[in-house]
Amino acid sequence: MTRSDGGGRQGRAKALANRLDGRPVVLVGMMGAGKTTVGRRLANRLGRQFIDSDEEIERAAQMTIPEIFEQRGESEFRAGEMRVIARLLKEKDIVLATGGGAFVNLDTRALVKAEAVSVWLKADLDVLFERVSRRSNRPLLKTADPRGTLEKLIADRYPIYQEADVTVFSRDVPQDNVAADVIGALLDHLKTR
Ligand SMILES: Nc1ncnc2c1ncn2[C@@H]1O[C@H](COP(=O)(O)OP(=O)(O)OP(=O)(O)O)[C@@H](O)[C@H]1O
Ligand SMILES: O=C(O)C1=C[C@@H](O)[C@@H](O)[C@H](O)C1
Ligand SMILES: [Mg+2]
Repeated sequence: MTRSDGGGRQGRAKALANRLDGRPVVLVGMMGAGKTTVGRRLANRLGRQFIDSDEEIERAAQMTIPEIFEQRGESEFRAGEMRVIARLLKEKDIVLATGGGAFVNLDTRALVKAEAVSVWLKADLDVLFERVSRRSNRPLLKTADPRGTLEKLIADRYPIYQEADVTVFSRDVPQDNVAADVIGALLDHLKTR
């Protein structure tokens, strides 16, 4: 990276941090889209705290997400997820990565829209499937045909994720580049408001 690239990126991050004025940035999208990994880099650039709602839920429940699904069921998980996100959105200056289903829940979505600026990290089926196949910690994909299940979730959820304030493609390029794209998209969005 050249010196001027670095200066430009830093300048954009600073401009965005000012423009956001404390408002949380919330990343939404499918499992494997890169919300956690890109979110950490984004927070770093903006000088903000990074929080992952899945990790907060596990901490609050003292259980892993697969255990919560197994022992309490998905609807209880969703209710807990909304409570945790409502609590986290009271914080200023955060980047919050949400679980893949959080924004799909009507109440959680309304909360995010009211309190934060939202970013949909979008990726196609092949990219997502390759990424989620690296780990087996996604209870919703424990089916006979995980690829088919992912495809169905994409069909159901993409029209909803589209309601986020901005959409950024989470391609197989370095995660820092995706974070830079998020900064660019948010600056454009906030300029036109
Ligand atoms: N731009 C990228 N290029 C290559 N690999 C990536 C990229 N972004 C994310 N990944 C990889 O994809 C996997 C999933 O990423 P990550 O855990 O950030 O997704 P997530 O959206 O937080 O998923 P979940 O909703 O399940 O928490 C990780 O192994 C991560 O390193
Ligand atoms: O897409 C989903 O519904 C989920 C994604 C994960 O982040 C976890 O929140 C959980 O496994 C459910
Ligand atoms: Mg994650």
